[in-house]
Amino acid sequence: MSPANTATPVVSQSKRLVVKVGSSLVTNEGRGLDLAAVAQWAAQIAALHAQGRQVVLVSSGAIAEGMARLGWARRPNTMHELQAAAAVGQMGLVQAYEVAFAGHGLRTAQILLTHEDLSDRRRYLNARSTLYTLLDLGVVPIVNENDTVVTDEIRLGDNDTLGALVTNLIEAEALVILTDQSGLYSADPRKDPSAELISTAQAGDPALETMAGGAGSGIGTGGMLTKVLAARRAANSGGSTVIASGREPDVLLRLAGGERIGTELRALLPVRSARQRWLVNQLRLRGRVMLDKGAVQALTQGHKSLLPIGVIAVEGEFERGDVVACIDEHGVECGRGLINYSASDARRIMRQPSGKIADILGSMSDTELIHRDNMVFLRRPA
Ligand SMILES: Nc1ncnc2c1ncn2[C@@H]1O[C@H](COP(=O)(O)OP(=O)(O)O)[C@@H](O)[C@H]1O
Ligand SMILES: N[C@@H](CCC(=O)OP(=O)(O)O)C(=O)O
Repeated sequence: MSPANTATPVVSQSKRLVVKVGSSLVTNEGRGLDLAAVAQWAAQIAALHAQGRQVVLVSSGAIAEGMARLGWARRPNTMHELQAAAAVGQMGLVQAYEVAFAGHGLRTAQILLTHEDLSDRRRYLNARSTLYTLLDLGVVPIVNENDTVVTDEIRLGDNDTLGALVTNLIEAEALVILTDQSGLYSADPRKDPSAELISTAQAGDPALETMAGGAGSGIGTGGMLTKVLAARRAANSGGSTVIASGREPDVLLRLAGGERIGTELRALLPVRSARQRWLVNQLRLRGRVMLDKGAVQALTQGHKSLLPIGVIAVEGEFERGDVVACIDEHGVECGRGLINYSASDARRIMRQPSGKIADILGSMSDTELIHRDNMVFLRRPA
Protein backbone atom coordinates (compact mmCIF):
# COMPACT_ATOMS: atom_id res chain seq x y z
CA MET A 1 0.00 0.00 0.00
CA SER A 2 1.36 3.45 -0.85
CA PRO A 3 1.83 5.97 1.97
CA ALA A 4 -1.09 7.96 0.51
CA ASN A 5 -3.39 4.96 1.14
CA THR A 6 -2.65 4.86 4.86
CA ALA A 7 -3.37 8.56 5.41
CA THR A 8 -6.65 9.65 7.02
CA PRO A 9 -9.27 10.36 4.32
CA VAL A 10 -9.07 14.06 3.62
CA VAL A 11 -12.72 15.11 3.75
CA SER A 12 -13.11 13.81 7.31
CA GLN A 13 -10.35 16.21 8.42
CA SER A 14 -11.59 19.23 6.49
CA LYS A 15 -13.30 22.17 8.14
CA ARG A 16 -13.75 24.07 4.88
CA LEU A 17 -14.80 22.29 1.70
CA VAL A 18 -15.64 23.09 -1.89
CA VAL A 19 -18.15 20.71 -3.47
CA LYS A 20 -18.48 20.81 -7.26
CA VAL A 21 -21.36 19.18 -9.13
CA GLY A 22 -21.18 18.69 -12.90
CA SER A 23 -23.73 19.51 -15.61
CA SER A 24 -24.76 15.97 -16.50
CA LEU A 25 -25.48 15.19 -12.84
CA VAL A 26 -27.36 18.40 -12.08
CA THR A 27 -29.51 18.21 -15.20
CA ASN A 28 -30.14 14.49 -15.41
CA GLU A 29 -28.00 14.07 -18.54
CA GLY A 30 -29.42 17.26 -20.01
CA ARG A 31 -33.08 16.30 -19.53
CA GLY A 32 -33.71 19.07 -16.98
CA LEU A 33 -32.89 19.88 -13.36
CA ASP A 34 -32.67 16.79 -11.17
CA LEU A 35 -34.53 18.23 -8.20
CA ALA A 36 -34.31 15.00 -6.23
CA ALA A 37 -30.51 15.02 -6.55
CA VAL A 38 -30.34 18.72 -5.63
CA ALA A 39 -32.44 17.95 -2.51
CA GLN A 40 -30.05 15.11 -1.58
CA TRP A 41 -26.93 17.27 -1.85
CA ALA A 42 -28.61 20.11 0.07
CA ALA A 43 -29.58 17.73 2.88
CA GLN A 44 -26.02 16.42 3.08
CA ILE A 45 -24.44 19.88 3.00
CA ALA A 46 -26.86 20.98 5.74
CA ALA A 47 -25.67 18.03 7.82
CA LEU A 48 -22.02 19.00 7.20
CA HIS A 49 -22.91 22.51 8.40
CA ALA A 50 -24.38 21.06 11.55
CA GLN A 51 -21.01 19.32 12.11
CA GLY A 52 -19.36 22.77 12.04
CA ARG A 53 -17.95 22.54 8.51
CA GLN A 54 -18.12 25.36 5.95
CA VAL A 55 -19.14 24.43 2.41
CA VAL A 56 -19.05 26.33 -0.87
CA LEU A 57 -21.00 24.69 -3.69
CA VAL A 58 -19.77 25.13 -7.27
CA SER A 59 -22.60 24.07 -9.54
CA SER A 60 -22.58 23.64 -13.29
CA GLY A 61 -25.70 23.09 -15.31
CA ALA A 62 -26.82 26.59 -16.34
CA ILE A 63 -26.30 25.98 -20.07
CA ALA A 64 -27.76 22.46 -20.00
CA GLU A 65 -30.79 23.61 -17.97
CA GLY A 66 -31.22 26.69 -20.18
CA MET A 67 -31.22 24.46 -23.28
CA ALA A 68 -33.86 22.21 -21.70
CA ARG A 69 -36.01 25.23 -20.78
CA LEU A 70 -35.68 26.71 -24.26
CA GLY A 71 -36.47 23.36 -25.88
CA TRP A 72 -33.11 23.14 -27.66
CA ALA A 73 -32.15 19.54 -28.33
CA ARG A 74 -28.64 20.29 -29.54
CA ARG A 75 -25.98 22.44 -27.88
CA PRO A 76 -25.77 25.69 -29.87
CA ASN A 77 -22.52 26.64 -31.56
CA THR A 78 -22.57 30.38 -31.17
CA MET A 79 -21.34 32.14 -28.08
CA HIS A 80 -24.38 34.39 -27.76
CA GLU A 81 -26.76 31.41 -27.83
CA LEU A 82 -24.70 29.63 -25.16
CA GLN A 83 -24.71 32.82 -23.10
CA ALA A 84 -28.48 33.18 -23.51
CA ALA A 85 -29.01 29.55 -22.47
CA ALA A 86 -26.78 30.07 -19.41
CA ALA A 87 -28.77 33.17 -18.41
CA VAL A 88 -32.05 31.24 -18.61
CA GLY A 89 -30.69 28.14 -16.88
CA GLN A 90 -28.94 29.95 -14.04
CA MET A 91 -32.36 31.17 -12.83
CA GLY A 92 -33.51 27.59 -12.47
CA LEU A 93 -30.31 26.50 -10.76
CA VAL A 94 -30.30 29.12 -8.01
CA GLN A 95 -34.02 28.77 -7.46
CA ALA A 96 -33.69 25.02 -7.00
CA TYR A 97 -30.81 25.41 -4.54
CA GLU A 98 -32.55 28.19 -2.63
CA VAL A 99 -35.68 26.07 -2.13
CA ALA A 100 -33.70 22.93 -1.25
CA PHE A 101 -31.47 24.64 1.35
CA ALA A 102 -34.35 26.67 2.80
CA GLY A 103 -35.93 23.34 3.72
CA HIS A 104 -32.99 22.90 6.13
CA GLY A 105 -33.10 26.47 7.44
CA LEU A 106 -30.06 27.55 5.39
CA ARG A 107 -29.71 30.62 3.23
CA THR A 108 -27.94 30.55 -0.12
CA ALA A 109 -26.09 33.23 -2.11
CA GLN A 110 -25.33 33.36 -5.82
CA ILE A 111 -21.71 34.11 -6.77
CA LEU A 112 -20.91 34.41 -10.48
CA LEU A 113 -17.19 34.70 -11.21
CA THR A 114 -15.00 35.20 -14.24
CA HIS A 115 -11.36 34.47 -14.77
CA GLU A 116 -10.66 38.20 -14.62
CA ASP A 117 -12.22 38.43 -11.17
CA LEU A 118 -9.62 35.98 -9.94
CA SER A 119 -6.61 37.30 -11.87
CA ASP A 120 -6.99 40.92 -10.78
CA ARG A 121 -5.59 41.05 -7.24
CA ARG A 122 -8.08 43.65 -5.98
CA ARG A 123 -11.12 41.78 -7.35
CA TYR A 124 -9.65 38.49 -6.10
CA LEU A 125 -9.41 39.90 -2.57
CA ASN A 126 -12.96 41.28 -2.85
CA ALA A 127 -14.35 37.93 -3.96
CA ARG A 128 -12.46 36.25 -1.14
CA SER A 129 -13.77 38.55 1.56
CA THR A 130 -17.34 38.23 0.27
CA LEU A 131 -17.08 34.44 0.39
CA TYR A 132 -15.56 34.53 3.89
CA THR A 133 -18.32 36.87 5.07
CA LEU A 134 -21.01 34.58 3.66
CA LEU A 135 -19.41 31.55 5.30
CA ASP A 136 -19.19 33.37 8.64
CA LEU A 137 -22.89 34.22 8.30
CA GLY A 138 -23.67 30.53 7.83
CA VAL A 139 -24.82 31.08 4.23
CA VAL A 140 -24.09 28.50 1.51
CA PRO A 141 -22.47 30.26 -1.50
CA ILE A 142 -23.50 28.75 -4.85
CA VAL A 143 -20.80 29.54 -7.40
CA ASN A 144 -20.80 29.34 -11.19
CA GLU A 145 -18.87 31.01 -13.96
CA ASN A 146 -20.51 34.25 -15.14
CA ASP A 147 -21.21 32.69 -18.53
CA THR A 148 -23.18 35.62 -19.93
CA VAL A 149 -20.23 38.01 -19.88
CA VAL A 150 -17.30 35.80 -20.83
CA THR A 151 -16.15 35.21 -24.37
CA ASP A 152 -14.39 32.14 -25.77
CA GLU A 153 -10.91 33.54 -25.26
CA ILE A 154 -11.35 34.39 -21.61
CA ARG A 155 -13.79 31.81 -20.31
CA LEU A 156 -12.71 29.08 -17.92
CA GLY A 157 -15.25 26.84 -19.66
CA ASP A 158 -15.32 24.00 -17.19
CA ASN A 159 -16.25 24.25 -13.56
CA ASP A 160 -13.59 21.80 -12.40
CA THR A 161 -11.04 24.58 -12.91
CA LEU A 162 -13.38 27.06 -11.23
CA GLY A 163 -13.78 24.65 -8.29
CA ALA A 164 -9.99 24.49 -7.90
CA LEU A 165 -9.66 28.28 -8.10
CA VAL A 166 -12.32 28.68 -5.42
CA THR A 167 -10.49 26.07 -3.30
CA ASN A 168 -7.33 28.18 -3.59
CA LEU A 169 -9.28 31.39 -2.97
CA ILE A 170 -10.84 30.34 0.33
CA GLU A 171 -8.01 28.01 1.40
CA ALA A 172 -10.30 25.00 1.53
CA GLU A 173 -8.66 21.77 2.69
CA ALA A 174 -10.71 19.66 0.27
CA LEU A 175 -12.33 19.88 -3.14
CA VAL A 176 -14.99 17.24 -3.74
CA ILE A 177 -15.84 16.84 -7.43
CA LEU A 178 -19.11 14.96 -7.87
CA THR A 179 -19.64 13.53 -11.34
CA ASP A 180 -21.44 10.78 -13.25
CA GLN A 181 -18.68 8.17 -12.75
CA SER A 182 -17.51 6.53 -9.53
CA GLY A 183 -14.16 8.32 -9.76
CA LEU A 184 -11.08 8.34 -11.94
CA TYR A 185 -10.53 5.09 -13.79
CA SER A 186 -7.35 3.84 -15.44
CA ALA A 187 -9.14 4.61 -18.77
CA ASP A 188 -12.54 6.01 -19.80
CA PRO A 189 -15.00 3.39 -18.45
CA ARG A 190 -17.50 4.29 -21.19
CA LYS A 191 -15.04 2.93 -23.73
CA ASP A 192 -12.95 0.41 -21.81
CA PRO A 193 -14.93 -2.05 -19.64
CA SER A 194 -11.70 -3.37 -18.09
CA ALA A 195 -10.79 0.09 -16.70
CA GLU A 196 -10.13 0.05 -12.95
CA LEU A 197 -10.97 2.66 -10.33
CA ILE A 198 -7.96 4.52 -8.93
CA SER A 199 -8.58 4.86 -5.20
CA THR A 200 -5.68 7.13 -4.19
CA ALA A 201 -2.89 8.93 -5.94
CA GLN A 202 -0.81 12.03 -5.57
CA ALA A 203 -2.39 15.14 -7.09
CA GLY A 204 -0.27 16.33 -9.99
CA ASP A 205 1.08 12.90 -10.94
CA PRO A 206 1.44 13.19 -14.76
CA ALA A 207 0.32 9.54 -15.20
CA LEU A 208 -3.20 10.60 -14.14
CA GLU A 209 -3.45 12.97 -17.08
CA THR A 210 -2.83 10.11 -19.51
CA MET A 211 -5.59 8.02 -17.90
CA ALA A 212 -8.04 10.92 -18.05
CA GLY A 213 -7.31 11.85 -21.64
CA GLY A 214 -10.72 10.90 -23.10
CA ALA A 215 -13.61 13.27 -23.79
CA GLY A 216 -16.40 13.90 -21.29
CA SER A 217 -20.06 12.89 -21.23
CA GLY A 218 -21.03 15.37 -23.95
CA ILE A 219 -23.24 17.30 -21.50
CA GLY A 220 -20.40 18.59 -19.39
CA THR A 221 -17.41 20.26 -20.99
CA GLY A 222 -14.36 19.13 -19.11
CA GLY A 223 -14.32 15.35 -18.96
CA MET A 224 -11.96 13.68 -16.48
CA LEU A 225 -8.87 15.55 -17.62
CA THR A 226 -10.07 18.88 -16.23
CA LYS A 227 -10.80 17.13 -12.91
CA VAL A 228 -7.27 15.74 -12.70
CA LEU A 229 -5.83 19.15 -13.62
CA ALA A 230 -8.13 20.78 -11.06
CA ALA A 231 -6.71 18.45 -8.41
CA ARG A 232 -3.22 19.57 -9.38
CA ARG A 233 -4.27 23.21 -9.12
CA ALA A 234 -6.04 22.70 -5.77
CA ALA A 235 -2.91 20.98 -4.46
CA ASN A 236 -0.90 24.10 -5.15
CA SER A 237 -2.63 25.72 -2.17
CA GLY A 238 -2.60 22.53 -0.10
CA GLY A 239 -6.11 21.30 -1.00
CA SER A 240 -6.71 17.61 -1.68
CA THR A 241 -9.36 16.47 -4.16
CA VAL A 242 -11.88 13.64 -4.12
CA ILE A 243 -13.60 12.64 -7.37
CA ALA A 244 -16.72 10.58 -6.66
CA SER A 245 -20.16 9.76 -7.97
CA GLY A 246 -22.83 12.32 -7.12
CA ARG A 247 -25.37 9.49 -7.30
CA GLU A 248 -23.71 7.48 -4.53
CA PRO A 249 -26.15 7.62 -1.57
CA ASP A 250 -24.98 10.04 1.16
CA VAL A 251 -21.64 10.41 -0.59
CA LEU A 252 -20.69 13.67 1.17
CA LEU A 253 -21.69 12.44 4.61
CA ARG A 254 -19.86 9.17 4.18
CA LEU A 255 -16.72 10.94 2.96
CA ALA A 256 -16.93 13.26 5.97
CA GLY A 257 -17.32 10.18 8.16
CA GLY A 258 -13.98 8.87 6.90
CA GLU A 259 -15.18 6.34 4.32
CA ARG A 260 -13.07 5.92 1.20
CA ILE A 261 -15.28 6.53 -1.84
CA GLY A 262 -14.12 7.29 -5.38
CA THR A 263 -10.65 8.67 -6.04
CA GLU A 264 -8.66 10.72 -3.57
CA LEU A 265 -5.90 12.86 -5.09
CA ARG A 266 -3.81 14.08 -2.19
CA ALA A 267 -1.92 17.33 -1.98
CA LEU A 268 1.53 16.80 -0.62
CA LEU A 269 2.70 20.38 -0.91
CA PRO A 270 2.66 22.69 2.10
CA VAL A 271 -0.05 25.33 2.33
CA ARG A 272 1.30 28.56 0.85
CA SER A 273 1.11 32.22 1.81
CA ALA A 274 -1.80 34.39 0.62
CA ARG A 275 0.31 36.03 -2.10
CA GLN A 276 1.62 32.67 -3.32
CA ARG A 277 -1.91 31.30 -3.55
CA TRP A 278 -2.89 34.30 -5.68
CA LEU A 279 0.11 33.67 -7.93
CA VAL A 280 -0.85 30.01 -8.25
CA ASN A 281 -4.35 31.07 -9.29
CA GLN A 282 -3.19 33.05 -12.34
CA LEU A 283 -4.26 31.14 -15.46
CA ARG A 284 -2.94 33.41 -18.18
CA LEU A 285 0.46 34.93 -17.70
CA ARG A 286 2.06 37.88 -19.50
CA GLY A 287 5.21 36.08 -20.48
CA ARG A 288 7.71 33.32 -19.81
CA VAL A 289 11.39 33.25 -18.98
CA MET A 290 13.33 30.12 -19.91
CA LEU A 291 15.95 29.03 -17.37
CA ASP A 292 19.16 27.06 -17.75
CA LYS A 293 19.59 23.83 -15.77
CA GLY A 294 21.37 25.52 -12.87
CA ALA A 295 18.63 28.11 -12.43
CA VAL A 296 15.92 25.41 -12.58
CA GLN A 297 17.74 23.57 -9.79
CA ALA A 298 18.16 26.77 -7.75
CA LEU A 299 14.43 27.38 -7.98
CA THR A 300 13.01 23.90 -7.55
CA GLN A 301 15.46 22.59 -4.95
CA GLY A 302 16.91 25.69 -3.30
CA HIS A 303 13.81 27.93 -3.52
CA LYS A 304 16.18 30.76 -4.43
CA SER A 305 15.51 34.08 -6.17
CA LEU A 306 15.87 34.11 -9.96
CA LEU A 307 18.92 36.04 -11.19
CA PRO A 308 19.29 37.28 -14.79
CA ILE A 309 22.34 35.06 -15.35
CA GLY A 310 20.17 31.93 -15.24
CA VAL A 311 17.78 33.10 -17.96
CA ILE A 312 18.38 31.94 -21.54
CA ALA A 313 15.26 33.30 -23.29
CA VAL A 314 12.42 35.74 -22.67
CA GLU A 315 9.00 35.29 -24.28
CA GLY A 316 6.10 37.74 -24.44
CA GLU A 317 5.68 41.39 -23.58
CA PHE A 318 5.41 42.34 -19.93
CA GLU A 319 6.12 45.19 -17.57
CA ARG A 320 7.81 45.33 -14.16
CA GLY A 321 5.36 43.85 -11.64
CA ASP A 322 3.63 41.48 -14.08
CA VAL A 323 3.34 37.77 -13.34
CA VAL A 324 5.53 35.59 -15.57
CA ALA A 325 6.21 31.87 -15.68
CA CYS A 326 9.66 30.36 -15.21
CA ILE A 327 10.03 27.39 -17.56
CA ASP A 328 12.75 24.81 -18.07
CA GLU A 329 14.26 23.98 -21.46
CA HIS A 330 11.34 21.61 -22.20
CA GLY A 331 8.73 24.30 -21.50
CA VAL A 332 7.67 22.82 -18.14
CA GLU A 333 6.77 25.50 -15.61
CA CYS A 334 8.83 25.27 -12.45
CA GLY A 335 7.84 28.54 -10.82
CA ARG A 336 6.18 31.88 -11.39
CA GLY A 337 6.42 35.28 -9.87
CA LEU A 338 6.26 39.05 -10.06
CA ILE A 339 9.11 40.15 -12.30
CA ASN A 340 11.28 43.17 -11.47
CA TYR A 341 12.09 44.14 -15.06
CA SER A 342 10.10 44.70 -18.27
CA ALA A 343 10.43 42.17 -21.11
CA SER A 344 12.71 44.48 -23.11
CA ASP A 345 15.01 45.07 -20.12
CA ALA A 346 14.93 41.38 -19.22
CA ARG A 347 16.10 40.53 -22.77
CA ARG A 348 19.01 42.90 -22.37
CA ILE A 349 20.19 41.57 -19.00
CA MET A 350 19.52 37.84 -19.45
CA ARG A 351 22.63 35.61 -19.23
CA GLN A 352 24.44 38.47 -17.44
CA PRO A 353 25.71 38.66 -13.86
CA SER A 354 23.65 41.01 -11.65
CA GLY A 355 26.72 43.24 -11.22
CA LYS A 356 26.41 44.27 -14.86
CA ILE A 357 22.72 45.33 -14.74
CA ALA A 358 23.46 48.99 -13.99
CA ASP A 359 26.01 49.20 -16.83
CA ILE A 360 23.62 47.61 -19.34
CA LEU A 361 20.42 49.46 -18.36
CA GLY A 362 21.91 52.68 -17.00
CA SER A 363 20.47 51.96 -13.54
CA MET A 364 19.57 48.98 -11.36
CA SER A 365 16.36 48.65 -9.36
CA ASP A 366 16.92 45.06 -8.13
CA THR A 367 19.67 42.46 -8.33
CA GLU A 368 17.10 39.70 -8.81
CA LEU A 369 14.85 39.24 -11.83
CA ILE A 370 12.25 37.67 -9.51
CA HIS A 371 12.73 37.79 -5.76
CA ARG A 372 11.98 34.55 -3.90
CA ASP A 373 9.39 36.36 -1.71
CA ASN A 374 7.42 37.20 -4.86
CA MET A 375 7.68 33.72 -6.31
CA VAL A 376 5.82 30.48 -6.04
CA PHE A 377 7.86 27.34 -6.68
CA LEU A 378 6.08 24.59 -8.57
CA ARG A 379 7.45 21.13 -8.91
CA ARG A 380 5.66 18.31 -10.61
CA PRO A 381 6.22 14.92 -9.02
CA ALA A 382 8.78 12.77 -10.85
N1 LIG B 1 -10.21 7.82 -16.93
C1 LIG B 1 -11.50 8.18 -16.82
N2 LIG B 1 -12.20 7.83 -15.70
C2 LIG B 1 -13.51 8.19 -15.56
N3 LIG B 1 -14.20 8.89 -16.49
C3 LIG B 1 -13.54 9.28 -17.62
C4 LIG B 1 -12.17 8.95 -17.83
N4 LIG B 1 -11.79 9.47 -19.02
C5 LIG B 1 -12.86 10.11 -19.54
N5 LIG B 1 -13.94 10.01 -18.70
C6 LIG B 1 -15.26 10.58 -18.98
O1 LIG B 1 -15.46 11.78 -18.23
C7 LIG B 1 -16.86 11.93 -18.00
C8 LIG B 1 -17.10 12.94 -16.87
O2 LIG B 1 -16.79 14.24 -17.33
P1 LIG B 1 -17.93 15.33 -17.65
O3 LIG B 1 -18.91 14.78 -18.60
O4 LIG B 1 -17.25 16.61 -18.03
O5 LIG B 1 -18.59 15.43 -16.23
P2 LIG B 1 -19.12 16.64 -15.34
O6 LIG B 1 -20.29 17.22 -16.05
O7 LIG B 1 -19.45 15.92 -14.06
O8 LIG B 1 -17.98 17.61 -15.18
C9 LIG B 1 -17.32 10.53 -17.69
O9 LIG B 1 -18.67 10.35 -17.98
C10 LIG B 1 -16.41 9.65 -18.58
O10 LIG B 1 -17.03 9.23 -19.78
N1 LIG C 1 -20.78 27.32 -16.36
C1 LIG C 1 -21.28 26.22 -17.15
C2 LIG C 1 -20.55 24.97 -16.74
C3 LIG C 1 -19.64 24.44 -17.80
C4 LIG C 1 -19.59 22.91 -17.73
O1 LIG C 1 -20.15 22.25 -18.59
O2 LIG C 1 -18.98 22.42 -16.65
P1 LIG C 1 -18.88 20.84 -16.23
O3 LIG C 1 -20.20 20.18 -16.37
O4 LIG C 1 -18.51 20.95 -14.81
O5 LIG C 1 -17.81 20.20 -17.10
C5 LIG C 1 -22.77 25.98 -16.90
O6 LIG C 1 -23.24 26.25 -15.79
O7 LIG C 1 -23.44 25.50 -17.81
